[in-house]
Amino acid sequence: MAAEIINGKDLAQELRMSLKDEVTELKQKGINPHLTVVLVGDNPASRSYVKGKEKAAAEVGISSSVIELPATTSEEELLDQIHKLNEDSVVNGILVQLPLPKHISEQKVIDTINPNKDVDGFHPINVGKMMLGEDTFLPCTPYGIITMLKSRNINIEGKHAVIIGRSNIVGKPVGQLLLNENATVTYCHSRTANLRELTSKADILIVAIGRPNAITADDIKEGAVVIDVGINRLETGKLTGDVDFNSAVEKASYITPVPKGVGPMTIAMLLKNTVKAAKGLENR
Ligand SMILES: NC(=O)C1=CN([C@@H]2O[C@H](COP(=O)(O)OP(=O)(O)OC[C@H]3O[C@@H](n4cnc5c(N)ncnc54)[C@H](OP(=O)(O)O)[C@@H]3O)[C@@H](O)[C@H]2O)C=CC1
Ligand SMILES: Nc1nc(=O)c2c([nH]1)NC[C@@H]1CN(c3ccc(C(=O)N[C@@H](CCC(=O)O)C(=O)O)cc3)C=[N+]21
Repeated sequence: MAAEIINGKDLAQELRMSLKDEVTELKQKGINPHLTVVLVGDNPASRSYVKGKEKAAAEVGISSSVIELPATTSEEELLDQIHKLNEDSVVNGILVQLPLPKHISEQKVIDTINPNKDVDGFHPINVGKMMLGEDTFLPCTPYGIITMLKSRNINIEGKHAVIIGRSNIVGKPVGQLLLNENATVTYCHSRTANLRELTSKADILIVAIGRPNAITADDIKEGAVVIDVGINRLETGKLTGDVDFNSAVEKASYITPVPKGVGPMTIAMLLKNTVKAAKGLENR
């Protein structure tokens, strides 16, 4: 039987509607959530994501601004800009769009963001808190994935989750969040021997590689839950994931499509984190 498709676009829309109500209430208390996105250079993909983020923020009543800096911006100039945003009381959330130009250290930039405004959840303090299971900003893509699983009441506890990819923004944190939910977690990457042997044991398979159709029905177990994080722009201009959807959909129990899967959920969770950041001020 074909898998149930988890539509991230629809789920993200529902989340935005409930966030909108929450933002309306906050505004009545004089709290106006604001997100600032910093974009360095003119990568067309980055520009398109940033547009998506602005549109989604506007829809829920979150004001946003985009600071566009030329590709030639020095690391020092970027760090100065971040210090300014850290001190600006209007700004609740700061997102520095990645990747950054090669001459800028991404880690140095992330380390400079005030952890209380780090709506990406990338700051070492927030990564540490996530690891300890403490309340913090969860990284948006992993948080979106967990939310998708929970939306279908998919049981995580005791399940074998296999993650392909070990980046700091997707692979590592999604494994940690699944571990926090009592899954048994296996991480795979480019040096993994016998990848198929591992993926075919997965109850929950998370694919975050960045290569179109890298995973097919032959790699997955009958009835597996398959989450496709990949975003690949083909020469035709079409977007596609890392999973061969047409074959995998016949074997999986649940599957996420690309587009309309994890991507829109990432943005919804960013908005959720921005509201959380704004609410934090209430308690000070
Ligand atoms: N939907 C969304 O919201 C988001 C989507 N993405 C997309 O997800 C994908 C992954 O992103 P990101 O984590 O940043 O990517 P990275 O390029 O940082 O990481 C890719 C990972 O895949 C591993 N890998 C590469 N080739 C293979 C292979 N043949 N077999 C097994 N593992 C392999 C790499 O291993 P190694 O570490 O050994 O090099 C690495 O760990 C991209 O398509 C990206 O566009 C990213 C962020 C958000
Ligand atoms: N600091 C930082 N934080 C990020 O969260 C971050 C980042 N940098 N750099 C790049 C990646 C990638 N990413 C996506 C977000 C939304 C979609 C998305 O909404 N995709 C739509 C399609 C949009 C389209 O058609 O172009 C979909 O999958 O349906 C995709 C990818 C966030 N990232």
